[in-house]
Amino acid sequence: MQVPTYQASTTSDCQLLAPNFANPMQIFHYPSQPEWAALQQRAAAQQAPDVEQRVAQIFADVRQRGDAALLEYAQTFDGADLRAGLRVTPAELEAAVGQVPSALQTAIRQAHANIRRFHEAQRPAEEKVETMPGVLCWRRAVPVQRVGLYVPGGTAPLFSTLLMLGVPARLAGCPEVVLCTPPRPDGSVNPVILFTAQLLNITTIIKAGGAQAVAALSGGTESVPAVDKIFGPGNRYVTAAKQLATRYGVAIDMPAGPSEVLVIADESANPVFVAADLLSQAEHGPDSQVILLSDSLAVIEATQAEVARQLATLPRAAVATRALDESRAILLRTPEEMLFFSNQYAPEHLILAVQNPEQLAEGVTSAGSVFLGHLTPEAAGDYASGTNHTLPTNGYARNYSGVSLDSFLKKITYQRITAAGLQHIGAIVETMAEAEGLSAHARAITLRLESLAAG
Ligand SMILES: NC(=O)c1ccc[n+]([C@@H]2O[C@H](COP(=O)([O-])OP(=O)(O)OC[C@H]3O[C@@H](n4cnc5c(N)ncnc54)[C@H](O)[C@@H]3O)[C@@H](O)[C@H]2O)c1
Ligand SMILES: N[C@H](CO)Cc1c[nH]c[nH+]1
Ligand SMILES: [Zn+2]
Repeated sequence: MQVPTYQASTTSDCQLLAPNFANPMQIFHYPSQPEWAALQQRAAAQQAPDVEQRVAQIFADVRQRGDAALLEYAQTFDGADLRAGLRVTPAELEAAVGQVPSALQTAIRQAHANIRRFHEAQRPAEEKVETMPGVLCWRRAVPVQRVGLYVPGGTAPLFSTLLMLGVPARLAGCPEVVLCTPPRPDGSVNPVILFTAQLLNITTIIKAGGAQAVAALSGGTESVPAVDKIFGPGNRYVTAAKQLATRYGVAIDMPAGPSEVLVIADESANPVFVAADLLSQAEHGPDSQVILLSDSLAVIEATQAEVARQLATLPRAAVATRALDESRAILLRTPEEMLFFSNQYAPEHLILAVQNPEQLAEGVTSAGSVFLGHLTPEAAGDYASGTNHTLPTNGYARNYSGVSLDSFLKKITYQRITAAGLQHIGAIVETMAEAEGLSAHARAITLRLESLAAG
């Protein structure tokens, strides 16, 4: 399928039904294109201006006061007294294994194997290219030397995120890996995170979360080693802090903030599955965003009823309901129109719950990760299918990819030119350098050619 150049109608018969518990999502009927921009806005909380200000204060404080600031923020935000130490001790690490049920250990090991397999296949080939006779160019992939992995733990201990970051870091061969994750109120780190760290042979583990963890990784403190690149998702404080870190010469993977999913559902979709997929992202946090697009009002209404039904028994219903407040179900006219809307919105996850998902998938130009068909829930990619779940949010899928093996590698280019090669390429460089008015460049060639001529 060609990338659609669809133009939506500019006239509207858009209606908004007010949400209530029975109708947890707002439903919009055939919005006109001028109305789309408002429907494509992310949750208001994500744009809150005070977040950047607060994060800048925390950042400056940690960079100035180091560990002392980290201890205070752990007390304030996580309710943890870490005066005994910010680092996880070898004894804490060792004790963790015994606290993880064996069925969970087996599941994590299988997920680890799948993620490893998918990421191993991403290893770039090293190919030497002779661009002209005697002019040899090649690229070598070198691991980023010091990497910081952020594993969220504010409302859920995302040990799956550690797999998503640790596996490619290890495959890339990064020599120094530092893990930061928020402590629990008793000052410990969730044992499943520690078990997963052991599986990945990660031993530098810092009990720090939020913007303060990112600030510490960006410049180092007494207990936290500084790193070259910071990876990992997080809430809006973590995401804003990562963006701030780039001002201090530290690279980041991408802005990977509050989770999002957009589902395109046609009349073949199962509303029970669609509702479950929408709720699986809504339960991440109050500022998560879920969007349903359908060309079938019946599917939208049945999904709406299903969301309400499933919400009633969801342990994190309070969180999910807040996310649903800013979520939308939108009735559009055709598959092309839905795809066009989705490409503009650029969701972190895109589920194609349609009859012919392969065909629609070919037209996707902006999305972090795409899930095809009725039996491919996004939850599979979140945990275990093999793809990475650290993905761009907030529209950044327009210009960023998710985490991959590549994220942990730098490519250094090399070249070697023989005498014959210099004779082939010399005049070209001399001509171009003189035309740019850079005679020293030309001379670097000329002097060598003269030396070769003199034997
Ligand atoms: N995009 C992705 O790839 C992806 C993947 C997994 C998870 N996520 C998202 O990660 C997020 C995890 O969020 P979380 O909150 O559970 O954990 P988190 O670890 O990201 O954040 C917890 C920390 O936030 C800080 N914090 C909380 N309130 C604060 C405040 N008022 N001021 C300053 N700092 C504050 C605290 O330091 C706390 O330790 C969710 O939004 C989830 O959707 C995204
Ligand atoms: N859906 C999240 C990415 O937005 C990843 C995740 C971790 N655990 C469960 N889900
Ligand atoms: Zn998820």
